[in-house]
Amino acid sequence: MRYRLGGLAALAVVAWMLPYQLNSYTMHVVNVMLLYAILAVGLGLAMGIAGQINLAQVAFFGVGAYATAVLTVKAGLGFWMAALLAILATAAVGLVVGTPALRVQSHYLGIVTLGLALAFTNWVTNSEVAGGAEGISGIPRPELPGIDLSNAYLYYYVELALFALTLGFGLFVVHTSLGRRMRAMRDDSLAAGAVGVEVPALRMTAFLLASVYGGVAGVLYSGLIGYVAPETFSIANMFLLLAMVIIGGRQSLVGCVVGAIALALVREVLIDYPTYAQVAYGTVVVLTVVFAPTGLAGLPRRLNSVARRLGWRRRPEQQAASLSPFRPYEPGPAPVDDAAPILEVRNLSMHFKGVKAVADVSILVPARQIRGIVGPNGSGKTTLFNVISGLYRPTAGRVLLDGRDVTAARPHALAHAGIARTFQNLRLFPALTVRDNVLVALDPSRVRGTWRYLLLPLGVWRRDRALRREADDLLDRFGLRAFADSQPTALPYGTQRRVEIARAMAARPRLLLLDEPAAGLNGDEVRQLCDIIRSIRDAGVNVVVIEHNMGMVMSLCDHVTVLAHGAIIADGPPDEVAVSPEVIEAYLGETMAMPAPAVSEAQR
Ligand SMILES: Nc1ncnc2c1ncn2[C@@H]1O[C@H](COP(=O)(O)OP(=O)(O)OP(=O)(O)O)[C@@H](O)[C@H]1O
Repeated sequence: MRYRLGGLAALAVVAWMLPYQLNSYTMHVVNVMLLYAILAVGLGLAMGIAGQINLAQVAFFGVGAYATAVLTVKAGLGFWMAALLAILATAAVGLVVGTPALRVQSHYLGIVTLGLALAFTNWVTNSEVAGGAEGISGIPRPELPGIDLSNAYLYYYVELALFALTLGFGLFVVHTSLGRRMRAMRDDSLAAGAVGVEVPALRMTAFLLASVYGGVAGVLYSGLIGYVAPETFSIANMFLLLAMVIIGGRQSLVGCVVGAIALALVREVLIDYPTYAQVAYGTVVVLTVVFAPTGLAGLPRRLNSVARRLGWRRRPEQQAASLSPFRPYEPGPAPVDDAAPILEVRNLSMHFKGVKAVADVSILVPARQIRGIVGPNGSGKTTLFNVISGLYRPTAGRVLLDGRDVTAARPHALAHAGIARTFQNLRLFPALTVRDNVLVALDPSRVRGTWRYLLLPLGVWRRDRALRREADDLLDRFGLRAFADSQPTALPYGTQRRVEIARAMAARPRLLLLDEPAAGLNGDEVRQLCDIIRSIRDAGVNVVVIEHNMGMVMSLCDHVTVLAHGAIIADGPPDEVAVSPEVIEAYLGETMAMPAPAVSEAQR
């Protein structure tokens, strides 16, 4: 931390002293470079952090620049008033561009945003109000009392201040709740939705943020150059911007800035060879994507790991972190009405074209119950979970939680209503640490509260620190504290399974759906898992568990529902179900048989 602050202070001094060393042409180049850096940070937020393909950044830039030009030159407004309106206009365009993000997936968004970028250049080239191919000249230089901003040296300081502000804000977003939710969405939007991240609205927010950065850069550009023309906002420049972000390292905002500065310099050197320049950018982008996907920002870490592999550097002394015992939850108060179902599934069917994955299934799960769902492969168990947790809209039937109809609600809405789940094939966020995985679920922030980032940043920061403490407490309970800063993919399989349950519990659910939680665990790990599930039930959370490990089902579950071909063939206490002729027949030919209960009723 101390080194970082020292480095930052040194950079600030260099940036402050820069004008003293440069001639006016070079100063102009630096000013343009800063504009690209602001644009790249905005693009990095949308693409690198939130994972949304955004080829409209150059159009946002253009809207900011043209709106300033039209409002000052044609409408006669003062520069700063025009600047404010221009940024608002760009934000409005950002919201419009982000609207498809409410419905379509990221790769289609690439096409939508590319269309917008092309449409923008087309429109300004042909529109009278935008000055056609000649553009608009005579944009007044902005004025500040006592400071002559027509001087490139002084303009630099205005740009530098805005660059520092926009980069600082971007870093603040990345390292707090909003950025964490965006990174989770980028890594696995389905799992993010299941822990309560409002994926569609968050996607839109990413576009809104990118557009505001584009607007700020556009305003500064028109103030700097005093003239706007369509070629500045061409698709070739969009690809240059994209190259900056990819080469610099799209998952790091500082990397985006480094990429912007590096490519702006290369662009200056190759200014007389535009064709070669395009080929060179393309080649370097391809090489970066293939050989250094984390870009220049990830280079030190890669070089370090290569040096370690070659034995040039010693590996840091690693403390062998180990899984600690789970600390049981305090038992919750007894349920008020034992008979009232927490979950009710009524005549539910889910068909995929000809396949009846779930056929007219009805289930009642009363309070304080561990319900087992078993059945041969392909009997519809996971599909049932996917419908309950909102991933699929059922063909027919209803799902009620605490008596409230929640059929086909969005996954994030169901997570907020109290349904949490784990996945058959672990879906942890791979690029987030274990602590951040838990934090995403623990965090009650909503997209509509994003205004706090502008008006109450200190409050956001404090709240984040409190959440971190809560996350560490939860990791402690699950015996995972030693892994808080590890990437989940680096952990043993059994530990990852436990992290996923901890993440689901972080969402404070009423109902926990566990999809094959014992898959891949050894005997000891299965026993620990059973203790964890019992403690969760005793704390007042209802658990529905899909499992193939019949020994575990028999000893753990209070009640078992057996599915075959999408329909219920048996339902009752484990020992009754185990001897049901329908169940024995359904399992004939399966590798597993239904063993007798391993523990007595008293142990449950
Ligand atoms: N998205 C989908 N599209 C088409 N068919 C699907 C889809 N999801 C599931 N199915 C089909 O629905 C049926 C039930 O699948 P499901 O995964 O729910 O079974 P399962 O009981 O969970 O199986 P397993 O124990 O192997 O996980 C299968 O025939 C499967 O091929």
